[in-house]
Amino acid sequence: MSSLSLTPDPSTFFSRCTKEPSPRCALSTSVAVAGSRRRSFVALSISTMVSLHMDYDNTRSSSRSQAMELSRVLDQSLSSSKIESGDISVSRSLPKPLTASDLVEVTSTGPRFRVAYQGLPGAYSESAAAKAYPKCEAVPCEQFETTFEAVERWQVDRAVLPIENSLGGSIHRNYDLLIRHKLHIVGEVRFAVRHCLLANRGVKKENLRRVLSHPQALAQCEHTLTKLAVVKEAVDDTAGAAQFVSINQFRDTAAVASSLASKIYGLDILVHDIQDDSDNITRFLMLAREPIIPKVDRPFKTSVVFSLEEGPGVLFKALAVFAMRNINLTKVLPLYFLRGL
Ligand SMILES: O=C(O)C(=O)Cc1ccccc1
Repeated sequence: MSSLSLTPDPSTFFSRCTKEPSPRCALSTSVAVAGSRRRSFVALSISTMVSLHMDYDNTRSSSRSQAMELSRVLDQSLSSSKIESGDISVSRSLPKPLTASDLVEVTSTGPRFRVAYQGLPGAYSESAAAKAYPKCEAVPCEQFETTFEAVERWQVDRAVLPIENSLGGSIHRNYDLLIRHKLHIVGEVRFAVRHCLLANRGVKKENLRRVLSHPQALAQCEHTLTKLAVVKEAVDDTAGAAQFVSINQFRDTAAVASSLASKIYGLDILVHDIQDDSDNITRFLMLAREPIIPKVDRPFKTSVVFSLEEGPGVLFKALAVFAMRNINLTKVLPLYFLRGL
């Protein structure tokens, strides 16, 4: 863990994060603090900024120059699927999610900019990837870890990762992945998540005994699901829940997922907008192999993770470095889960 020295010159701080990127400085768009036996680690989001930039065109050429043939991975990861439900028949060529074993040493060379996300087609992360990089080819991955590895091994150009929700708060597991991997935050995108209750054709709300979804989605629909008096079961992603309900033709089980997932997996929408808060925003990070070098032409947000020796007022002193320079912190997150590092 690189620690932040309390230097009087804030430019030193920024240069450490941009010119000498380390895995711990990889959070190059927000600040974080967490703890080992004798140290505490903290994540902070510094905001002299409002928005983040998304300059994938610049780095694209460098990834291309080193790129090799990717068609083997594409062939492996594309599969055709047809799902039928009642008289609804949805046919779409769905990419098969990458697993860790697909991550052989090939690099991304395709004509399209490839963006990894966790989940199946129809997951919110897929929509966030499309919002972040409108013309991209979104590449589904089974696990969050696989999205990181796909970028690190040049199989894709970027990864998009949910990090924080307006209702559910920070997704700590994904902070952990940011710290363990060597990717850099190069942008962020906010996506309004609108959950639907999906079931097979003919199934009514009264028939439901069980609802499947991603834990965040279940948490965000707590009130509606409590009223339905169903058993909630967590699965890896919302679209995976929809696919599972469809494939098994369940009559007593629904999924919480997107309206897009209802179309892809041939499910009916029993209820629209079941999230407890109508303003349900999830913040996704855009991750790349190379950091952005902040300039002065527009606002930037910087994220840093650092550790502090245990002692009275250490966090106060660290935060004073920013306060004294009028640097706005948008978020301070103690990363207690890093104690074991
Ligand atoms: O499971 C999904 O579809 C995801 O992309 C993760 C997620 C779940 C709930 C809200 C936002 C993102």
